[in-house]
Amino acid sequence: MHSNVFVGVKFNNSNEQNQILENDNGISTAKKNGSLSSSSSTTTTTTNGKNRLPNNYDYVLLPITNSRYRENVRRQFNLFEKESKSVDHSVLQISEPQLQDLCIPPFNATHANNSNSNNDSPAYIGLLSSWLELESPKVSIREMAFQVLLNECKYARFVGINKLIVAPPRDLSELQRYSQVIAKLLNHKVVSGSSPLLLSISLPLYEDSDPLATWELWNTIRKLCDYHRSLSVSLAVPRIKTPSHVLNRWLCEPVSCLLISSSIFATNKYQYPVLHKFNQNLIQKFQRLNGNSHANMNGELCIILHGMEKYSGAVKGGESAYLEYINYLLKKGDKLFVLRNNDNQEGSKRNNPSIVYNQPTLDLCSPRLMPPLKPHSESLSNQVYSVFEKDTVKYDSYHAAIQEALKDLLTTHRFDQDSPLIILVAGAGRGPLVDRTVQVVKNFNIWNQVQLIALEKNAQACLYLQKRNYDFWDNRVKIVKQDMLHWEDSSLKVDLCISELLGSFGCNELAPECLWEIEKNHSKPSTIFIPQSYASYVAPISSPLILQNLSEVSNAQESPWIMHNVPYCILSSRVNEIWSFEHPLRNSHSDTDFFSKSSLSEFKVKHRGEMHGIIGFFSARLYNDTILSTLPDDCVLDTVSLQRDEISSDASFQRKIDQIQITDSLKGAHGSKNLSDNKFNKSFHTPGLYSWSPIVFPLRQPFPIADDTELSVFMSRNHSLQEKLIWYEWSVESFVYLVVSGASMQKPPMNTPPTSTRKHSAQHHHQQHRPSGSGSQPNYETRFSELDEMGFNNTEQGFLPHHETGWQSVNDIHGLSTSADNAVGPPMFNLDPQNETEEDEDEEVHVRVKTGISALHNINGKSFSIPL
Ligand SMILES: C[S@@+](CC[C@H](N)C(=O)[O-])C[C@H]1O[C@@H](n2cnc3c(N)ncnc32)[C@H](O)[C@@H]1O
Repeated sequence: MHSNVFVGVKFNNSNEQNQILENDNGISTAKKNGSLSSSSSTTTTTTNGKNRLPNNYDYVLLPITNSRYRENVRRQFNLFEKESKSVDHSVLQISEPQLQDLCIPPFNATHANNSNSNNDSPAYIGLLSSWLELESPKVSIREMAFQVLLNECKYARFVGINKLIVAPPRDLSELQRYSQVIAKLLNHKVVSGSSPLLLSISLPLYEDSDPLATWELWNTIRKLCDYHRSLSVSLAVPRIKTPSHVLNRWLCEPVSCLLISSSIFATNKYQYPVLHKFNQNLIQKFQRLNGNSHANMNGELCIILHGMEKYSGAVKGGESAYLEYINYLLKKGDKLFVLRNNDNQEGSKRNNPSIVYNQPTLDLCSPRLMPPLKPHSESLSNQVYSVFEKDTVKYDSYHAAIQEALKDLLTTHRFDQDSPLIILVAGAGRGPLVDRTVQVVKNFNIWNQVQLIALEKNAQACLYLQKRNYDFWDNRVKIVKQDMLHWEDSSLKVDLCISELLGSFGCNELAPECLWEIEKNHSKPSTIFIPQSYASYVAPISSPLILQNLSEVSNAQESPWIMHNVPYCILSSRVNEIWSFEHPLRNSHSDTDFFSKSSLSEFKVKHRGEMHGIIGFFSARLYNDTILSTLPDDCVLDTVSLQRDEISSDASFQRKIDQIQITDSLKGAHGSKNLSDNKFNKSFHTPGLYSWSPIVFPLRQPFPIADDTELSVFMSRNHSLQEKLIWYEWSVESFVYLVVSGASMQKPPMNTPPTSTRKHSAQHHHQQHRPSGSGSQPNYETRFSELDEMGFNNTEQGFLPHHETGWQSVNDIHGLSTSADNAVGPPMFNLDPQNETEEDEDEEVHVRVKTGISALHNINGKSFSIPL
């Protein structure tokens, strides 16, 4: 099995100027990654002196036009400049390249795209002219640049080349002009017509002077180009190690090529060229994603080698040793995927990472965004049941939990008096949990003393239950075809209630509401619920592909989505738990409104970026130590109990935590994890569990984040009894800390009322106010003119001698005055900055400045809600 990664070479033809290259179709060499031909030649020279293309690569990178075209264009432009001095409104018209102006021949168009071709000769990636000044302040120079690029794109389209590399901007202070030309090109029908071309801007992956500088450059350009689908990036892999936060950032961007110079290779003890371990890992990580290009681009990634001719004498094996080495790495990566995918029962890894909006299908491999399932109000299809039933990890965990719970129940249950033991599978689907329960019960040898009920509202799924009852369960399972919200038989009290009503966010398939009905009508104090509890977690993420895809569908950014295999990057240092539900609900919730929740969760973001949504995970404690978790491996967790501790001491993020106490909702371990002393500070994903992909709550607008930002993420779960609906709402705020002197705190920023948790200085004005003077009432005009003369903006003159701050004024408006004659009692909210500690004027203070706020999304559930 191969990943969708190809190997290319930048063809170095010193005589390119006036030559068209020959593509040698006669030499037949199998070559797609991992299968290098025995022929190691990269280029050959024919008897007539023309260079042939290297034939053991998948792609050859070649300029579309040569220096002859450049000279032609220069001549045409000079002529235009001369003419335009004498003729009004002369029009610049750059002619299309002639045969001698081209580096890529027009005669073998069918081989130009390799991804779908079985042809053995390499396909092309085009290099657009790099001598152009896209950012020139002169309109005519930019127009010339645009026309040259357009002509090259037209030619590329004609010969079937669909990937074109664009030179980066020369002047970083002129990104708007550069991006304007690129955007114009992207939106021209030559590029964006049917089967669009992919333009890929080449940039360094990382520079140690400012690790995220090139990402920021890319982010600016693609933002100016409005996240165009046909824009991607080609990254030059650095010689030095890339910090993980930089690599993670790029891994969720549309990277179409990795440019690997021979200069980043070292030689091993046999003198063969090899890459450092960190660059091997880097390639492997990109290989796992197969390139994050867009649906229409097949999502392939091309590794382009270049500059080998410079070192070929210094390494063993010459130029072809580089290719052999890359093929070896890719083969190794392919093997890893096969192992991992077999582990996950995913079959082949994605070959086509397109993002679509389908309901879940059998295809577990390709990346997609799907609306969350609503199994409570919509019937799941047979296909969906059959996909989920293959998740043996999930059912093994349930099996373990049922076994433990039954063991405990059997120590207290007396069959003679209390008999029989009543077990309910609530939401039984086609019966996999009933199967596991029957197995455990039989193992305990209590099959005859148990009453097993399978409750399911989906009539079609009930057909399966009936058949299985007959075939496997001795017709002993009572099948109840009913919605558990309206299950009438209230005389029946169950000992064990087993359910799997969990969504990707835990509570989003209405487990709390459904299980509450069982608890209310069919439970007793000793009833055990599996799962016992489940918690929801969130983190801010960057995922340009989500933004790009959802922005094309109206209102899509107001709804949560299930993101399957879509690359994303968590921007914060932690993942926060925001709420949890425990069953029975009555024991664990003091509130009578069990179901509505809201949370303001704070995150520290160290490195600048762009946020596109809030990712959601869940963990469920099935029974005691048996846990299911969809959290990613190795994230630092901030649990609700910790956040509570933090708020009671200091809400800032400066604290250091050596070890995080696991909360009740997560106590215990699963699988191979050994969590000694009930303490851990890292999240883990239940190995092999694949039924759930993360949920994302997208943001309508991309949310820029500066270095060292604090993010405040608001999430709420809303349960409306009147409308019988449940929905989520979410929003984000960002803050940075500025260090300012006490003196400059005299005028705190408008949007930043000082908060009691932050160190700040509240300075007050103690100026003498001048009395009005004459004593007689001036007319209105005079009054206004006097105010102007007094320099209203510069000094605080002309006011009455009573001093009042803005916050006091607000207090006054709302009757929140604290004075003795206040008839309404003490203020409910402390809006008075004077209560804050005063600081010396010159002392440096930290001011928390709000830098961004998003809209509140999905207000009143108008875009997405779950019917009860
Ligand atoms: C996620 S599926 C799990 C099914 C099965 N337990 C399994 O593991 O394959 C949830 C099941 O609960 C059922 N369900 C959801 N809400 C229900 C309700 N209020 N009453 C009865 N069944 C319900 C759905 O029809 C669906 O079959």
